[in-house]
Amino acid sequence: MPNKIIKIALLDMYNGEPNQGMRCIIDVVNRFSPVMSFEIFDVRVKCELPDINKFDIYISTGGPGNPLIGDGNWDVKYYEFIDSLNKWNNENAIKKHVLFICHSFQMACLHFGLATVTKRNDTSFGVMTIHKTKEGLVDPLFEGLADPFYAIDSRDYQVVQPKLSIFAKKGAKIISLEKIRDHVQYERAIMAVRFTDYFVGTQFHPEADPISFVSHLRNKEAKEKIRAMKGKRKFRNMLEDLLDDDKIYRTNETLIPNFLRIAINDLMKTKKMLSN
Ligand SMILES: NC(=O)CC[C@H](N)C(=O)O
Repeated sequence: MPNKIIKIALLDMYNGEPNQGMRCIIDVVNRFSPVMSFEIFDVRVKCELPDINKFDIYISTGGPGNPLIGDGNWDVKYYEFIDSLNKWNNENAIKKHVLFICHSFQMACLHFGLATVTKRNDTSFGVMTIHKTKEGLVDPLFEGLADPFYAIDSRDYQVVQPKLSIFAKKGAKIISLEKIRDHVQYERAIMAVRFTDYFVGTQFHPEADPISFVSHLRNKEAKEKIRAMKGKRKFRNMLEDLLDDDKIYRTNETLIPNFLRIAINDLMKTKKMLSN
């Protein structure tokens, strides 16, 4: 691997299952390729995790299944790894920046004891509106995104019942929530959390782009399933949302790039300070 300045580890949580996430994440990361390089680690199939000394930035992906259940091997190592990154940040000037997506986000919320994860009544899949909280309005991760903004959601589980005293104790913040559904009594799930200045996570998929979403729908079964779930009109509206510049395209072009830019700026600053 050429010796680029900043190294990213992609923690692949897809358990070997076909997915659009990895390709989308690689696509976004490649936009920064003059200054960074990446390597992929297969966490769930091969129990692979990176050497913490070799990587500056970590993106932990979505994945299938119940986030409460691992195999007692990869999940234990994964949680130990998260702890070692957190410990590193408490002890070192040059920080490790982590973005947790979907399945990883749910696992991180559980691990830090911030909330409960439960199974939803139905699958959430498609273009969703995401609402910033007061803290979210000023979080740099969302800079350049409207309120509400739009994102692709794809999940059966939800992060709910935040333990606000633990949030306060850890200095963590809920930065976005699900939309209010007037006709149903459900609690609004947590859609993004700032765990620390360097760890942040989203329940939705900020890496998703319209092309990969549409290509997923080329699978007839997937298409029929979601059409049946939403009804014809909502399905068509969703296809229209996908073409709108201000919706999924905007989130794809904004959120992970914000995360990477914030991380790169911080790393450049601290690395330079230490070399002076
Ligand atoms: N796309 C995902 O990462 C899904 C996360 C989790 N497996 C769920 O169903 O809620």
